[in-house]
Amino acid sequence: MSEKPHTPLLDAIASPADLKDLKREELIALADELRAEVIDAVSVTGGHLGAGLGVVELTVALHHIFDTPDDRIIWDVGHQAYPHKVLTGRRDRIRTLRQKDGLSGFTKRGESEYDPFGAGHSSTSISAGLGMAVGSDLKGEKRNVIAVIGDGAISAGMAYEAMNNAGAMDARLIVILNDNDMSIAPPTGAMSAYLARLVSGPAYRGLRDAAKHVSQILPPFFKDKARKTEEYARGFWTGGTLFEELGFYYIGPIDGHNLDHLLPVLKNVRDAEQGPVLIHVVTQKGKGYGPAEQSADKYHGVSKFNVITGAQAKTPSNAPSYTSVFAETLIGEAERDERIVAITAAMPGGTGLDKFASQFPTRIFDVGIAEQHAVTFAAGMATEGLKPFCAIYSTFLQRAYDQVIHDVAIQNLPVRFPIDRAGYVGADGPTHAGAFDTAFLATLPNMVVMAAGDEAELRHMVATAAAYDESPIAFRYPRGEGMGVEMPERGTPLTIGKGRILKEGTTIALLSFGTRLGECLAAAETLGTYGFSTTVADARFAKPLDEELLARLAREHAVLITAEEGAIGGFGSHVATRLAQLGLLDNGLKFRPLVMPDRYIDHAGQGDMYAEAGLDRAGIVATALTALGDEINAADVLRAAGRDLV
Ligand SMILES: Cc1ncc(C[n+]2csc(CCOP(=O)(O)OP(=O)(O)O)c2C)c(N)n1
Ligand SMILES: CC(=O)[C@@H](O)[C@H](O)COP(=O)(O)O
Ligand SMILES: [Mg+2]
Repeated sequence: MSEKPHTPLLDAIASPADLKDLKREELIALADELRAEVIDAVSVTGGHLGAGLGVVELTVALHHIFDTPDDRIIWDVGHQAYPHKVLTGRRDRIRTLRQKDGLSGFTKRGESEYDPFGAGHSSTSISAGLGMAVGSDLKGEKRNVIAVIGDGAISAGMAYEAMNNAGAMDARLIVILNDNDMSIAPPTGAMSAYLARLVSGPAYRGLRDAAKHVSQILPPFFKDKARKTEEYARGFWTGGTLFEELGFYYIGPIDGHNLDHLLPVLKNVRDAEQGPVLIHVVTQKGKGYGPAEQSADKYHGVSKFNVITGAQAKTPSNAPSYTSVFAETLIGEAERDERIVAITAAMPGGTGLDKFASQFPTRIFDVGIAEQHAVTFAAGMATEGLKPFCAIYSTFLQRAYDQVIHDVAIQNLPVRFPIDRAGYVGADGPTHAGAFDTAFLATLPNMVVMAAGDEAELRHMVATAAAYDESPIAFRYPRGEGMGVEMPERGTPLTIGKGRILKEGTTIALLSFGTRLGECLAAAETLGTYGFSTTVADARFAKPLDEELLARLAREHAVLITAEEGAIGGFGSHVATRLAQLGLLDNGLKFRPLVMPDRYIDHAGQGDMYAEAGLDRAGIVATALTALGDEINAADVLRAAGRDLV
């Protein structure tokens, strides 16, 4: 354990108002203390480390110069907002970050008036900021709106849609482009290369040494359009042409760790009367903490760690992660089939495709944070006879729904969708929960939708997707490790639309879609102790449904319970509809679909979230007992799990 950092200045900050009168030297010292506090807090909680460390000085400068919460600061993604949380009255809870009932790991409106916009997904800040700026304007309220967006997040189309709009409206909006030359992994794309060119230009180096010059030059620079044009024509500001063409005043690049540079620029921008401004700030991800500086990708998101050594806590694992099973299996399939290619939207590590990239560097495509493009790009590849695996987390695939429908499904193109992080993900909370993909995919004609019951099943599903060329096909699997089942050497393609029975019984049928399978098996055991014989089946497919299996389960049992890691509208809803259509509900079957509840469950451990949703062993047992009229035992089961019967 490290010693708690010594933070006399920070101790005196209850809110940003307390920063206003601090002198330059004090602000510099405060930034050091703030950095130490963030490192210490994250070492205890785990979470996003590198991004926050990179914006410590920027955070201090923003809260010193601007009048928050009346002025609005919007942190894109929100994963870099821990220093902001410390300065905005949440320091006393900072060691609860991402823990059950603790602070969110992102900005969240309900948490603080200093969080004017919630986030978790990237590239929303400029749009939201523009909306706020226009809203304030219409109300006749004068305030500054500042959107802080990273070089990774600015690769997404949404950011350009917003700039395009803001530039044309000449809206009063300040965009701070926080350029640390990193996404989670190294950034890709022409925009990233453009930013690198701006940063490496000679004027950046000149500007670093001439902060005073900045403060002298800014007011006339803004007031005098003729001068602006002249400076621009001479390339005084090193370029930024792209942003200028979009209607922004471009300022920079400036050193985002140097308060002597940040403070005068921010002050001048605050005091100037002008349309949209983009301040290009250069920072280092992980700044001030050696291990994070050296390994920005590994310290983007961390588990608890030892501050002295940087060593991250590892939980002993009994089984491979679903992500690694997906990646290894895909590599095996790709060795045998050269038409297989893989696509990631800036998540090579998270999806496991970094391993695929090492093996097949010419067959992997990291398109940046651009899920919409990723899907249509994959569709284009499919038209050429390739077998694209477009691997996007469930939550981020939400961004690309029209592309899935319009570009893939309607044209019946065989794009493969490996969908990681299906179900609750734990500490990242509701913005990252994979709740809706089954519902939004299984409703689409042409789409095949599978969910892996365990890691061996995932292997078979990768093989199925590789072999299946008739239509788009998706397979979902959760965050975390598998169940420790025996793994087949290689996957065997499954029969499309066929489930399997794992345990035969007579009274209750549990039909699982996805990795609730383990809980169903455990629940069957408990139900046995109450004298109920239980069948456990793995549906494998939400679409097409295994109607034969459905009919059998419905006819031969008194109770049928479906369980899935998804919201209403998904597997259970399809089963209900089909049962009704086939008349299988007409003979007294007690059908109980277990789905995620109709609310967003706050961040907590994955297991806690499933328990809260009633999607665990106790929840399944209680549902079955209640259906059979045994509410007393149902209540007992839930009470033993610390919950009430609902
Ligand atoms: C729509 C969406 N896709 C992917 C992600 C996953 N993600 C979170 S942070 C991040 C990298 C962001 O890079 P950047 O904006 O440069 O911020 P930095 O972490 O470098 O400060 C990615 C890809 C996300 N949050 N939202
Ligand atoms: C902020 C963000 O969106 C990512 O960093 C995300 O937290 C990664 O999640 P995993 O850890 O599940 O890859
Ligand atoms: Mg970045």
